[in-house]
Amino acid sequence: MQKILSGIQIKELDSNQLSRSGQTSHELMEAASTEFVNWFLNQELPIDQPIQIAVGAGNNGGDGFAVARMLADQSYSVSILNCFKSIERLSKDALVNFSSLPEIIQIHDFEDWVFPNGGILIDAFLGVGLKGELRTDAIEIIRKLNTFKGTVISIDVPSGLPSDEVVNGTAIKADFTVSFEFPKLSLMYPENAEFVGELVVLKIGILEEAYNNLMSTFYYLEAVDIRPLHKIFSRFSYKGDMGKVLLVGGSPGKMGALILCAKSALRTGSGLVTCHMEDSERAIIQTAVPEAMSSWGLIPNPEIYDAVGIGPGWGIGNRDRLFKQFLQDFKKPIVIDADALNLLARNLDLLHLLPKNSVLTPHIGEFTRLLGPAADHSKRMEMAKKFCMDNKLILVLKGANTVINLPDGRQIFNSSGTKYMATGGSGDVLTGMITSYLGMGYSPENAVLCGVFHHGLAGEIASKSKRRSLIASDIIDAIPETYIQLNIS
Ligand SMILES: NC(=O)C1=CN([C@@H]2O[C@H](COP(=O)(O)OP(=O)(O)OC[C@H]3O[C@@H](n4cnc5c(N)ncnc54)[C@H](O)[C@@H]3O)[C@@H](O)[C@H]2O)[C@@H](O)CC1
Ligand SMILES: Nc1ncnc2c1ncn2[C@@H]1O[C@H](COP(=O)(O)OP(=O)(O)O)[C@@H](O)[C@H]1O
Ligand SMILES: [K+]
Repeated sequence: MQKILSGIQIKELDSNQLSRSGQTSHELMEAASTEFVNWFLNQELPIDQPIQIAVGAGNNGGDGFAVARMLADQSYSVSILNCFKSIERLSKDALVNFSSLPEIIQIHDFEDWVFPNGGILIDAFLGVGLKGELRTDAIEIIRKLNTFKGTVISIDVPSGLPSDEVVNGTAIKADFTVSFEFPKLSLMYPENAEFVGELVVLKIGILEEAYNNLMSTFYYLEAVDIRPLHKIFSRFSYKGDMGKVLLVGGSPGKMGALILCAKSALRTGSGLVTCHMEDSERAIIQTAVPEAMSSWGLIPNPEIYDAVGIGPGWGIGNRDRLFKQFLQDFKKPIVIDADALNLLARNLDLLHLLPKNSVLTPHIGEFTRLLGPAADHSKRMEMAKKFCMDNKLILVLKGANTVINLPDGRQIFNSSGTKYMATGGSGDVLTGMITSYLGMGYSPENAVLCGVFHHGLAGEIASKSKRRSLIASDIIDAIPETYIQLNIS
């Protein structure tokens, strides 16, 4: 899985890469700029759009000069906005690329900047080399760049945004951030969303060995990581091999949550799904999900199930006793969502009853109820890490780039998903998927990694035709396509 390194570690990564690959630093910069330009050309933007490239003195600026040359070679109309004051300040490789600029590219000094009404601004002012608080001259430059009215594309990070922290002061407000090799930590924080815009991550050929001695507890989950985690079932597979799962939830007025959860578990691959709900509601499940079985009253023998998901639409009135009884009787890892999280939040003594490696799936509101408020997302992640390590649990902190917190302290950001999944019921679909993988005998860690990734991918697939019309059922309908795209039988 791709490690996410800090800004400081990136210097070391670069030098490891150069010593192991035999590349020069200029060749590495050329590789990054080429990947950026290939991505840019794939956007098929009209060739007559003016492109302005704001360029700083460091290697981020060096990328900007190289991109300017490459785009001019493709007949784009490119000009440079000088944010670097004097040529003496340019880094070694920035100077090489500055010297290779074709004459056709004009360079404008700060005082002469006049933005066209539209077009494209490529932001290559400051990258991961930013240190400490922004200097006042840099703040002035960023403020002026932020008055640009067209499309803004930041190289590596929006200038002014520290690589590993929540924004401090100001930064470029990008429409797209195209980051190299892995998303910098700051690009993952919701507080920074208005600066980052759409996130694109491009590989620039860093060797795996270059990461070897660089420690990090942060990772980025991508499609390539998923296939090896899946179990392969044989042609003799029986429905029992595909897992018997129990889903506990639903209440009058909230049966939809349980229906979505059950359909999602079935589509993910579960062999047998049983829904447990109040007696009065059972006809609803049997009509809406004929493939599922129903159970009501006490849960007589939970141990017959391979996995259990509990909470979607359950309500919290009169549930404490059943919940406690259930936690005492069921010894395998459980998926705890929605109202089961709320029950846990109001009685933290129940935590010690949770089987090791159980999975909690809170959104930020549920997280706050459970563990208290946090000053920002980075602090929230510290709380999540400690909670999982202390209690030997897995916590899936949902949102854009959902964070999977593991009991060993690793924190894994998901790369799949789309803003269009911010719609009622998408979380219930996720609970069904994770429970389904647990039921198929996946380890809790693999069940969560597969559940979270496939859920996001299904959302992306559904959003292609649905955009803001996407509803949770569309995510379920797209689950089969995720198996086709990832070539999983
Ligand atoms: N492995 C990678 O990911 C690669 C990264 N490259 C690029 O190199 C960049 C990093 O380059 P550098 O380390 O030279 O650093 P940057 O170019 O990101 O930053 C250095 C510049 O920032 C200015 N600066 C620093 N702190 C400041 C502050 N508080 N206020 C105002 N200005 C400040 C410095 O004066 C200097 O001009 C990456 O972001 C990326 O764009 C590529 O060129 C090559 C490969
Ligand atoms: N902006 C977003 N980008 C990516 N995924 C998102 C976004 N907003 C929500 N999601 C995903 O949708 C799901 C929403 O879950 P939740 O908040 O529990 O919704 P509900 O309670 O309505 O089911 C989570 O898996 C979350 O990661
Ligand atoms: K930048």
